[in-house]
Amino acid sequence: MLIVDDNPDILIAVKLLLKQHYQTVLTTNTPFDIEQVLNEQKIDVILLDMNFNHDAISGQEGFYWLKKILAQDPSIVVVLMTAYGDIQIAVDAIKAGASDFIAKPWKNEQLLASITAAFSHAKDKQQLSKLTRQTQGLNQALNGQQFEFLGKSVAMQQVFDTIEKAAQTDANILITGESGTGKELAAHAIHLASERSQQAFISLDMGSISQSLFESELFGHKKGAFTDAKNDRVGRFELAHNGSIFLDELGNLPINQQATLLSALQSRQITPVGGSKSIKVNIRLICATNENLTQAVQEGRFRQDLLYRINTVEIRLPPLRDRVDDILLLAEYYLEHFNHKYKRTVSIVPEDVQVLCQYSWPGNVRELAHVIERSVILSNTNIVDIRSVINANTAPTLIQLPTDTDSNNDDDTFNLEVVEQRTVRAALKYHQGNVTKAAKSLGLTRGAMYRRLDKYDL
Ligand SMILES: Nc1ncnc2c1ncn2[C@@H]1O[C@H](COP(=O)(O)OP(=O)(O)OP(=O)(O)O)[C@@H](O)[C@H]1O
Repeated sequence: MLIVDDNPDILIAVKLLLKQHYQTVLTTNTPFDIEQVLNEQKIDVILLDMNFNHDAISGQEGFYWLKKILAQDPSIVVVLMTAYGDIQIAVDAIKAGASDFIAKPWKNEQLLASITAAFSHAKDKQQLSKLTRQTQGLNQALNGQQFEFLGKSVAMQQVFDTIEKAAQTDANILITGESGTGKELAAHAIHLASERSQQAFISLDMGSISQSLFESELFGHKKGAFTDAKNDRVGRFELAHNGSIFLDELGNLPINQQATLLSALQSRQITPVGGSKSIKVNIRLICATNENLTQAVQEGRFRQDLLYRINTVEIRLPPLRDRVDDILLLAEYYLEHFNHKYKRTVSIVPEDVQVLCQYSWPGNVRELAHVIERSVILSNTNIVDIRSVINANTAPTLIQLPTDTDSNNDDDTFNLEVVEQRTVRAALKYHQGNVTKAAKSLGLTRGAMYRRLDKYDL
C-alpha cells in the first residue's frame, strides 16, 4: 500500500502502525510521486491526504488526485483522510469513488478496520476485472467466425445494407431464407456490427430442444428443480445478457412453448426452473427460420403475437439460384479455403464456371461449399472436377430419398457405423428429405445431423 501525506510525522506514525499488518507500506509526502510509484509497483490500496498546499482545507486536492489515480488504475482502492472533514466531504469522497473516509486524528482500530476493508475491496475489484477480461476473451473466441459473409449480387448488397442499419439499433430481427442461404452467418454479422460485439453471441436451435428441457435450456434451472438438476444451470438468455441471442429454426417451436418464449420476450425477464426470483436480461434478439411464418400463423401453427414481436426488421436471404453473380465469388472463396485445408492447389476451369452457374443449388451455399470441398478432395489433377461431383452429388442425394432396400437390414451386422448410417437414411426417408425433422426425430441437432450426412456421403 501507499500512504500520501505532506506531514512527515503522520507518514511515520501510520507506517509504524500498518507495517505490523502489511508487508509493503510505501510513503511519500507529495501526490506528484503517485503516478511514478504506480508505474513501478503493484499498489492495492492508497491512503491519501486531502490537503497538500499550505493553508488548504477544502479537500479539493484530494478529489483531484483521487480522480487521477482511478483513471490511471481503476482497480486501486483509495481511502481519503483529512483533518478538516465533515459529513458532506465524507459523502462526496465516497461518491467520487473513494472506498472510505478517515478523519484526523484517527483512532488506530478505526484506521486498521478501514484499511482491512479496503484490501478486501481491492481483491474483489481485481477478481472482477480478471473475470471481465476472461469473459471478453471468451466472447472474442466464440464470436470469431470461421467464414466471411460474402456476396456481390445486388440482392446481397441490399442484405448487407439492411444488416448495417439494423445492427446499430436494438430492433428484433427475423432472418428468413431457405436452408443453407447463410442465416446463421447473417445473425453473426448483425452481432459483430452492433455495439454488443464484445459481448456474447449465444445461439440456440429451437428445433432440437426437447420439450421437457425447453425452459431449463432457455432460462436455466436451480439445483434440485428436477431429478437430473444436480447443479444450478445458467440458461441461454442469461448467458446472452448484454449481448445477442440467436434463435434458429423458430418455425419448429411447438405452440405451447411459443407462449413461454413470448412472455420472456415481452417482459425481458426470466425465472430459472425451480427458482423464485426473476432475472432481468438485456438482449438483442435475432431469430431465423426457413418456414413461411405468415402461412404458419394462418394455419394456426405459429402465434401471431410472437411473429409481431420478433419481426421488427425482416431480412430475407435469397436462394443462391437467384443470385448467380455470387456463385463464382463463393466458389473461389471456398476453393481457396479447402485448398489451404487439404494442402492442394487445384483450380476451376472456365467450362466448369458455366456448370456452377447453371446448376440450381437446392442446398444453397452450404451445398456449394460441400461440392467444392469434395472436388478438392477427389480431384486427381490440379483441376477440380466440378461436373462429376455435381452429378454424383451431395444435395440431389440429400433430397434423393433412399430406396426401400437401403433401409432394409437384411444382413445381421451390428456394426455401429453401419447401423447409424441406415438409421439416418431411414429417418430422412420417413421425413421425406426434411433434414430438420429427421434430425429432431433422431434426437440430434441439425449440426450433428449435417455432420453425419457428410460423413456417410448422403
Ligand atoms: N454469403 C455467404 N458467404 C460465405 N459463406 C456462406 C454464405 N452463406 C452461407 N455460407 C456458408 O454456407 C453454410 C450454411 O450457412 P448457414 O448455416 O449460415 O445457413 P442457414 O441459412 O443458417 O442454414 P440452415 O437453415 O440449414 O441452418 C455455412 O458453412 C456458411 O459458412
